[in-house]
Amino acid sequence: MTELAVDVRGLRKRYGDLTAVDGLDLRIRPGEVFGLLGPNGAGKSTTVEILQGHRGRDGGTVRVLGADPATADRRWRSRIGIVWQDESAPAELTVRETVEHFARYYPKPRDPRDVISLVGLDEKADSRIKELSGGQRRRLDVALGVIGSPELLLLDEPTTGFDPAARRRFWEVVRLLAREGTTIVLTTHYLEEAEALADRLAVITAGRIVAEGEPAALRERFGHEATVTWTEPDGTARSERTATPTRTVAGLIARFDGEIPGLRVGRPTLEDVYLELTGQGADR
Ligand SMILES: Nc1ncnc2c1ncn2[C@@H]1O[C@H](COP(=O)(O)OP(=O)(O)OP(=O)(O)O)[C@@H](O)[C@H]1O
Repeated sequence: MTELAVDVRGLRKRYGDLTAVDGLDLRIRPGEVFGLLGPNGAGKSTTVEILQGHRGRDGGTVRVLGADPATADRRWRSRIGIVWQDESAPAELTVRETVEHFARYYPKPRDPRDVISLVGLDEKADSRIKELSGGQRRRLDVALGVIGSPELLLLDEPTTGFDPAARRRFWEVVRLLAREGTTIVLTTHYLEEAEALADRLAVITAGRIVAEGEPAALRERFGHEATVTWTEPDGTARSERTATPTRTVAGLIARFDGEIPGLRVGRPTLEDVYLELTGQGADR
């Protein structure tokens, strides 16, 4: 059996009295794109930082590419791609200089020109970093995350601050890397992003996984009920949540003479499922 790219069991992390990660299990296969979804403060960044080896843990076992990130060496580090959220790149250097500079840290870097193109920064290659917009800056961060041809790419909210076109473009980058066999773990607040990219995803709240699976399977498993809405003859809008919408509609047909005003039958979106799982759903 191939070794898992990420194998986390019973992970725990506390900050003082606050339990940020509360017994988390994650098994991610090589080549998978795995999404971690959850509301603010769920423990996503903490988990990713532990996988990167940048944060300690209070309990559990963690194996990333076969090593414990807490004690892994430099060689292990060169196999992991990280997209930093801070402003660590030197502001006076140009995009090209920065990418070339980072390429030298890795044994098997990609061609800096290809990487600059990949993230759509060709036109800004000779601009200084301090002259970039927020979204362009973020694309440079992504470029620095992939320059070393990582086997595993860890992305914490990679598209925050991207305009819609840049987000689509970034999705293409992720898909391309995935096709090349890179394992990718990404956290995101965007359901559509998780659905567009992830082979599997885990929904996490309060440091625990509340659901895990393929996006379509999650929708199927947790969102099997449909919502039937219609308008009563007196003008009142009605809505019923049911696992048997056909029966509900049949009942309405029997009750109404002719067309049922305002009839609509809807299946929950992944967003509905997510909001419900994370306790943010509106009562319906
Ligand atoms: N360095 C820290 N010291 C103390 N508490 C922290 C620290 N980092 C995170 N926390 C707390 O741990 C919890 C989990 O935070 P974390 O950043 O992992 O969540 P997240 O799911 O990434 O949230 P977001 O979506 O807002 O980025 C939060 O309640 C947060 O306030």
